[in-house]
Amino acid sequence: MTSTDPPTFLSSLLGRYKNSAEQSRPFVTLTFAQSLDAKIAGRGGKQLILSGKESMVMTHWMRTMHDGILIGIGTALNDDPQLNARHLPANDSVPSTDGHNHPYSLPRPIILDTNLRFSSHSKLLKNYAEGKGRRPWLICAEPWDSSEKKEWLHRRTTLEKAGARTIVLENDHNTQDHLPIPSVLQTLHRLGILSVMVEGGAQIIRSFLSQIAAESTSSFVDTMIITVAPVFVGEDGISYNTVSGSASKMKHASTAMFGQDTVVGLIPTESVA
Ligand SMILES: NC(=O)C1=CN([C@@H]2O[C@H](COP(=O)(O)OP(=O)(O)OC[C@H]3O[C@@H](n4cnc5c(N)ncnc54)[C@H](O)[C@@H]3O)[C@@H](O)[C@H]2O)C=CC1
Ligand SMILES: Nc1nc(O)c(N)c(N[C@@H]2O[C@H](COP(=O)(O)O)[C@@H](O)[C@H]2O)n1
Repeated sequence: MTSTDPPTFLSSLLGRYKNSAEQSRPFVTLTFAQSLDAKIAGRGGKQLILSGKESMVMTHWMRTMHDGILIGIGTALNDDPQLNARHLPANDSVPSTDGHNHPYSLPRPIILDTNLRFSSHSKLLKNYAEGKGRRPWLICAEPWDSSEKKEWLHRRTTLEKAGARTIVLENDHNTQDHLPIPSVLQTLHRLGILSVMVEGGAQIIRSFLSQIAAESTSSFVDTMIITVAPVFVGEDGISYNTVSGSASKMKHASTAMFGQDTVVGLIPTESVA
């Protein structure tokens, strides 16, 4: 193995992703970094860099191994992320595989943004405009209250002019502003996303854990990859909170150390290890 290959830890776990064209949803990897006390952010949602250098590089490899990378609008507004692979080693000998000016295959940024709150000044849109990243997709739903429609349409036009693609889903208004995960995944699959890395934040992680808990088997998450950094954040930090019923649906597959971080891989309980 050379430094221009993904870590074996990832290729062993994600090498199972084949033939998603034969199913109705993409392969799903749920992944995030947490502290020893299970926090993913600091007080008031302050972004924390929990991953050390080595595990951050691992995460960037993981990004190149998926068609899409999905986050919630809370993370998009709070962190203004780039969701690219800039921590990977420069490798001029590897040509770009997707027509952009970089040597690695970048995932499509996908934001669950029910009410179209995304910023037209985001780094994701700037990178896209400069040919340094893929066009971000915003998954949204029309407002239930017709008095909000005009303003929503205005935001939609502004974001599309800034370069975003908006994808409108039917909304289930009993679940506040949460888009239904099964139809999000079906829609992505129909649009050619055959594998998706779900990176957070707290509400998104919880929605996927709830989805796991609701099914008789884990039919919505194929792999969980959790980076555990050896630090305590304290009780002010933000947690995703575990969802009862989800734990028994996933089992340990492998663990690896990246620098000082422990990275744990889980697969559905019914999978063959
Ligand atoms: N340590 C880590 O690996 C990561 C940490 N974070 C942290 O997480 C925090 C952001 O988390 P949150 O505020 O919870 O925002 P979030 O990123 O989970 O987004 C939640 C929003 O997404 C929208 N949404 C649409 N459909 C949804 C669904 N089915 N389920 C849940 N949300 C849905 C809703 O508008 C909701 O308010 C930030 O502090 C960020 O730094 C975020 C990603 C990774
Ligand atoms: N792997 C990982 N480790 C951490 O310590 C983190 N805080 C995160 N956060 C996620 O990465 C996004 C930032 O991405 P860019 O550096 O801008 O590419 C952030 O929004 C979270 O999704 N991840």
